[in-house]
Amino acid sequence: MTLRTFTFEPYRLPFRQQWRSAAGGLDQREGWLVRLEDDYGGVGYGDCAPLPGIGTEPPAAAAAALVQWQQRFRGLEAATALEALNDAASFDTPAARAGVESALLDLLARRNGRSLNASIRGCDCRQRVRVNASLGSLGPHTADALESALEAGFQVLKLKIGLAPASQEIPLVQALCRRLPAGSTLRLDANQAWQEGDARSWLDALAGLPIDALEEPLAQPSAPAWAALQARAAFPLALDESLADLPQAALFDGTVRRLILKLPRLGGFLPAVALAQRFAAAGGDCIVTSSLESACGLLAAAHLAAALGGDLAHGLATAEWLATDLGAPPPVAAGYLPLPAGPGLGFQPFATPA
Ligand SMILES: O=C(O)CCC(=O)C1=CC=C[C@@H](O)[C@@H]1C(=O)O
Ligand SMILES: [Mg+2]
Repeated sequence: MTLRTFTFEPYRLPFRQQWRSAAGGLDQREGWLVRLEDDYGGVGYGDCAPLPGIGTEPPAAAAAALVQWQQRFRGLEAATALEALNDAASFDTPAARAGVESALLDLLARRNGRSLNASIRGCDCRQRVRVNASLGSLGPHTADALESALEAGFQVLKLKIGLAPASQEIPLVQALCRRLPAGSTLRLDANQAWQEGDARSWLDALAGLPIDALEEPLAQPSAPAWAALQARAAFPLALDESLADLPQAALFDGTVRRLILKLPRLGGFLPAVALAQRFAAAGGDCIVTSSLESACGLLAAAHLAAALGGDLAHGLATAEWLATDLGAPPPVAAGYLPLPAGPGLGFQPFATPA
């Protein structure tokens, strides 16, 4: 069974409202829907969703890589094509690699009648994964959004901070913490907003509060600065977009306690699983988050979270932010995202984008 067609359709999905973080604002998400078909009519889908701000290649480089894979895969068996992705150069364009790998894994898993995560060796294969609410950036409406998320059953609520001076934001965060019922926590993401002194002040102000974790506190992270900050906090500091800025050793010597996994940055499902297993063996924990991409990419991220097992909340409740989508996103209920029951990724494109 060889690959017969390889297409990639550009998409542009506007957000319902601007996605704001200390790294800037996003009004829409763009990428390509990769579709593979073999000569027996088997299909597979993947989302190529570059976003340089999260550590991927620029869109033009992703598009060029897709053209290359398209030529290279013609007439290849899917399993052989998957092996070709082991080429080190494929990681120069990780978002393209992630989209193509997803389409191949989807096609192969569907062929075997197995769910994508279940086709991974050593997988814990959860039927559902716990997710955090993505409340967006801290502002005057956050208290209402927090109440709605709690009513909907979320226990971990993620907020973007670092968009305004600490003197404004810290009292707001402290007030939100006072509204949280027992067992609920805030997950904060500063997206590299701070110098070391600002980060220290924040951690001191957060001491004793129900904080799940803090992502990306430092504008210029280094291993010693990260270790010193972590020593100040009872909760984990999480490494996300600055993954490439810290030496690899810091990942495996206990300096970093939590790692955020985003498929377009890591090059796809298989490299993400390998990294997560190594990181977990070194005592750290991993959270999978969406990259605010289409339902196709979100499903791939959900399968990754399911494959990792555990009961931490993952950042996958982002479909609501998009005004339109390429297919039905996985539903979220009572703070959980159930994995699609059928084989493969479980993605079915709408005939025309909704
Ligand atoms: O983790 C979540 O709940 C949602 C995903 C999310 O927060 C992000 C996705 C993409 C870009 C970023 O602004 C942001 C992040 O930094 O984690
Ligand atoms: Mg983050």
